[in-house]
Amino acid sequence: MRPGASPRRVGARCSPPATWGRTSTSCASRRASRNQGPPSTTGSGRSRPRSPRTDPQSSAVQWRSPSCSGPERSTNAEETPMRDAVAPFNVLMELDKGVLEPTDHTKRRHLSDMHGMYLEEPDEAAGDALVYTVHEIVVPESPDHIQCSTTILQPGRVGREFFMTKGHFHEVRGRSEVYLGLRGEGRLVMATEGGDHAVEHIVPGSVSYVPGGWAHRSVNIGSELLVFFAAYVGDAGHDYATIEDEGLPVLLTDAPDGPRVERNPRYTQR
Ligand SMILES: O=P(O)(O)OC[C@H]1O[C@H](O)[C@H](O)[C@@H](O)[C@@H]1O
Repeated sequence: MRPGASPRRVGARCSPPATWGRTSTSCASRRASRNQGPPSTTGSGRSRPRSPRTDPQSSAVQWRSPSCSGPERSTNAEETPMRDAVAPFNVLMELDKGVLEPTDHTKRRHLSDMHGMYLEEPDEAAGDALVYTVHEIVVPESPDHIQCSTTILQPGRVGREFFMTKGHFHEVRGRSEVYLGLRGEGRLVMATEGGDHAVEHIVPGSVSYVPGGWAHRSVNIGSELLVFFAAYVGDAGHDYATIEDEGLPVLLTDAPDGPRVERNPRYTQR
């Protein structure tokens, strides 16, 4: 347990604005797991494999500090507040900006953090431009909880490729994730370790389901910010190394006739 924290402490840090009226009670029911994901616009044609289940043996809540692996810049990396997720709380989101109030943790990735992820290296003239920002609501890394975040992806390109997130598998491969598009136009590139891939659209109102076992990377194909909300099982974790080593099977490139899904010539399947 976090020093000084009490799992029974009641009271969220954030009070809703008066215009929200009474705070809602908890959801009455939880949706049963779906048998199939949304249709893919692109894919290998092979059927999607069942997700490997590598659930940890214990579901005990781990009240530990969040760890964000990989290079990052954080506004408050030294001391990240952890919400008392035993008590209900509200966070207010600016839908078109993805800003959370309050925000527990913010990470920013610049071009220098994306080294080796693009086919070409960025122009020196681009400097160390900001590529994306992630605002996180920090709760315990446990399957009893749901991690939520907003991502704000800048428009831009490196060579023919659009600005994108690093992308990752979940460390616990069976853990799934949901995306809700809020602003802009993007693509969600997903792939399994077996080499299957799928590309879904991210637009305001799109809900994308990332099943367990599928790596995911978002790509801003537009000329304005791409903003989306994501939620995933609390203990999922981020495995960046697999994509750093192998890449993803496809790339999103800016072609004369529009965004194009291309085979990644550097992709190396295990
Ligand atoms: O973690 P990245 O691959 O850099 O992607 C940026 C973010 O995208 C989504 O919001 C995920 O839910 C986050 O977990 C992730 O941090």
